[in-house]
Amino acid sequence: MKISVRTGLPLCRAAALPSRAAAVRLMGTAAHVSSPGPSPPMTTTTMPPRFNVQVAQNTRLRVQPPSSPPRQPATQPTTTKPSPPKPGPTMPPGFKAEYGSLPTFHIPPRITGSPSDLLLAHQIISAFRRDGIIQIGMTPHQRQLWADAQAASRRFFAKSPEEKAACVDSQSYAGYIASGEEVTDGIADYSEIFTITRDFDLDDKKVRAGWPCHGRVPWPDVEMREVMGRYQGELGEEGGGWFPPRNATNGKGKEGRGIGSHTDYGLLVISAQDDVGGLFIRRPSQEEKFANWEKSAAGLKEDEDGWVFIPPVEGTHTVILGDMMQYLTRNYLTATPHKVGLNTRERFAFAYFHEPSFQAEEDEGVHYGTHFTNMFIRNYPERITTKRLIEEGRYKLLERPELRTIGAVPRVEASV
Ligand SMILES: O=C(O)CCC(=O)C(=O)O
Ligand SMILES: [Fe+2]
Repeated sequence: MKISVRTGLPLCRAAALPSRAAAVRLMGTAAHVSSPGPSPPMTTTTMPPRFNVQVAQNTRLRVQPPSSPPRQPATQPTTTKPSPPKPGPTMPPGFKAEYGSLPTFHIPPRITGSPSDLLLAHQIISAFRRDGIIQIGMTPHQRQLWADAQAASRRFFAKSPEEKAACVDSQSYAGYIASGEEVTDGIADYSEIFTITRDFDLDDKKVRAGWPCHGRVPWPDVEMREVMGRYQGELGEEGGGWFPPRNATNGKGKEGRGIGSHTDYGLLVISAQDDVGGLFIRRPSQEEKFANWEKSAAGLKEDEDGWVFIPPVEGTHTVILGDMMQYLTRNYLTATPHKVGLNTRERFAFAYFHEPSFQAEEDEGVHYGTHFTNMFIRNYPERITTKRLIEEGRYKLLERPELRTIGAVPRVEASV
């Protein structure tokens, strides 16, 4: 199975680029995850505008630097023990949550469908059903990519407000999102974000036809484009974010809140965070039923009990599930509600979104481009992109057959 990737989050939805490699591996894993039962779906072909990486493209880029330690034998699916929970200081103040402790999975460099791969896939599926999140070890090369991306992200977020504000595009949702601009469940978030989506030329025919969410990436400078570009062959697109310390916000949002409770829209989200800490998730629960593509799950249980703090573990990515994974597996795997709290220090994080094609449509079901567009309109109601989309009547293009050309991905009755 192939999966299209979207890069969703802002390239700078924080500052860290997830390493592409991780995504690559993950894609392999994802493919597997589906294989144990009826095969899960996702055909890809054309990627959605903002997500556009295919497994094959990523695979070619796997290169281990000479300093790499020996690889894990592919025959041995491995997890390492839960990392010992660090003492509480990384949890933002003022939040009530359990302190999470996750095992770290090590994904083999090649996924071939061997018995050990299937075992690993089952272990990962079980972990998602139990915890709603998994942790995956980075390779040394991925650590380097992450360090480079972090550095680029810090440089970008240190620019003047004017310079950052210039990085917007009226046709894509790529670029800078100021603190207080993103809205979750009607309340402003304090995060600053840079989103990277697929970078379309203005003379691309989809852009000229006015397809929603299709446009340029408004790069701040050549250097940023170059650093992020190095990832593009490997990971796809992604986003990074910056979160101010809780005592240094601009007063536009809710105290201590970096991003309100929400689920992400696609299949998988691969994230990397620095050592500050801020991410909280909810485990899958029979009692908490939601379907974000039908009715907004934003704000879900934000102030209630039941949150798990995910402490940063150096050298790892975390992976959570998105709306379309829940939709396609008919709730066997559910989208992971999560939120970000502001800590006593500024925090940088990256998220990479692995998503269906913009043009993917389930028979009489969800059209991904429409879900995607709806989510951006909801989260960025005041952005120039939203205003232009509405004023120019672009939304109704989503109905057209040429925006729905990626065949139905059958939903899976899971039987793993
Ligand atoms: O900062 C994080 O760890 C997660 C960010 C997030 O949830 C998002 O960008 O959608
Ligand atoms: Fe998210």
